[in-house]
Amino acid sequence: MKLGGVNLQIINGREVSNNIREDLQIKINELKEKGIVPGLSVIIVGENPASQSYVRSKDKACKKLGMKSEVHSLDKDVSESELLDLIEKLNNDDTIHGILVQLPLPAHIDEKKVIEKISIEKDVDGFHPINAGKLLVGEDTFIPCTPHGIIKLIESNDIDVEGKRVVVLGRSNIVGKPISLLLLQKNATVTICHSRTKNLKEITKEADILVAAIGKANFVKRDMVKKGATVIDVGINRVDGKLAGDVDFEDVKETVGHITPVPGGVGPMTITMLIYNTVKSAMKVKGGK
Ligand SMILES: NC(=O)C1=CN([C@@H]2O[C@H](COP(=O)(O)OP(=O)(O)OC[C@H]3O[C@@H](n4cnc5c(N)ncnc54)[C@H](OP(=O)(O)O)[C@@H]3O)[C@@H](O)[C@H]2O)C=CC1
Ligand SMILES: Nc1nc(=O)c2c([nH]1)NC[C@@H]1CN(c3ccc(C(=O)N[C@@H](CCC(=O)O)C(=O)O)cc3)C=[N+]21
Repeated sequence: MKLGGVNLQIINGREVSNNIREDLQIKINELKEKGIVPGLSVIIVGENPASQSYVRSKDKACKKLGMKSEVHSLDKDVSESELLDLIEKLNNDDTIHGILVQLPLPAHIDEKKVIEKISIEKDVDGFHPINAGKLLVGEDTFIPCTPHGIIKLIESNDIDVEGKRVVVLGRSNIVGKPISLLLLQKNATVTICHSRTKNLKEITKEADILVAAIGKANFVKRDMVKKGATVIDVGINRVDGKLAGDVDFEDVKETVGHITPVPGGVGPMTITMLIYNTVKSAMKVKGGK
C-alpha cells in the first residue's frame, strides 16, 4: 500500500503463522511415527469470554495438527489447593508435554504459587522463574510465546534489528520484559517504557522499531512514531464489541513503514509459538517406539 510517500507494509501474522505450522506439522508427524503424540493441557479458571475465545482457538489449532489437546475449565471459586493438585497430576501425566494456566487468575489464587508449581519441563509459556532466568542469561529455554512470535514476525519480514533503536511500551513478565531481552540478544539498543515514563512521546519518536504492549486501545498516535518505523502492536482490547490494538492504525498508517494489524498480527503467532514449545517439549521425551 503506497501512502503519503511511505510504502506501508502490513505484516501478515496469519500467513507467517501458517508457514510455521506447516513445519511443525512435519515434526508432529515424525513424533507420531515414534509413538509420541504432543499433548497440551490448558487450565482456565472462571468465565472470562476473551480468555475462553483464546483457549478455543488454541484447542482448534492443536487438534488440526493432530496433537492431543485438553482444556480444564474450573469454576471461578475453585480453591488454590485444588488448582495446585490438578497441576501436580498433569506434571505426572506422560501424555501431556505442555501445561498452560490462563492468566489472569481470580484474586483469591496466588499466581506466583501456581506458576511455580508447573514442571519446568512442561512450562510452555516460559513463565516459571527458572525458565525466565534462563532467558535472561541466554540459556536454552521455552521462550514466552508472544515475544517469540514477535521475533518470528520481524525475521520473516527481513526487518533489520542489529544496532537499531527499539522502544518497548510495557514491562510485564509476559510481553514487555521478555521481548526487550530477545531484541537485546539480537543486538538492538532497547529502551523500556512504562506508566511512570516521562516524555514518552520524545522516546517513542526515536524508535526504529516500536513494540506496544500496554493494554490501552489506540494509545499510539502518529505524533509518537518516526517516519518509516516498524510498529508491532501487541494490544488486544475490546472497544464496543470490536477488537482494537494499542496502536491507532488509521492514524499512524501514513507514517509507519511496517505494522502488525489487530487482529491478524501478533495474536495468531502467540498460538503458533505455544504449539512450537509443546512440540519442542515432546521432542525431549526419551524412548517412544
Ligand atoms: N496478542 C497477544 O498474543 C497478546 C496480547 N496481549 C495484550 O497486550 C497488552 C499488554 O498485555 P500485558 O503485558 O499482559 O499487560 P499488563 O497490564 O501486565 O502490563 C501493561 C504494561 O503497560 C504499562 N502501561 C500502562 N499504561 C501505560 C501508559 N499510559 N504509558 C506507558 N506504559 C503504560 C504498564 O506500566 P506499569 O508497569 O508502570 O504499570 C505495564 O508495564 C494487553 O492488551 C493484552 O491483552 C497480551 C498477551 C498476548
Ligand atoms: N498463561 C497465559 N498465556 C498467554 O499467552 C496468555 C494468557 N495467559 N492470558 C491472555 C493473553 C492473551 N493472549 C492471546 C493469544 C492469542 C490471541 C489471538 O489469537 N488473537 C487473534 C484474535 C482473537 C479474537 O478474535 O478474539 C488475533 O489477534 O488475530 C489473543 C490473545 C494470550 N495470553
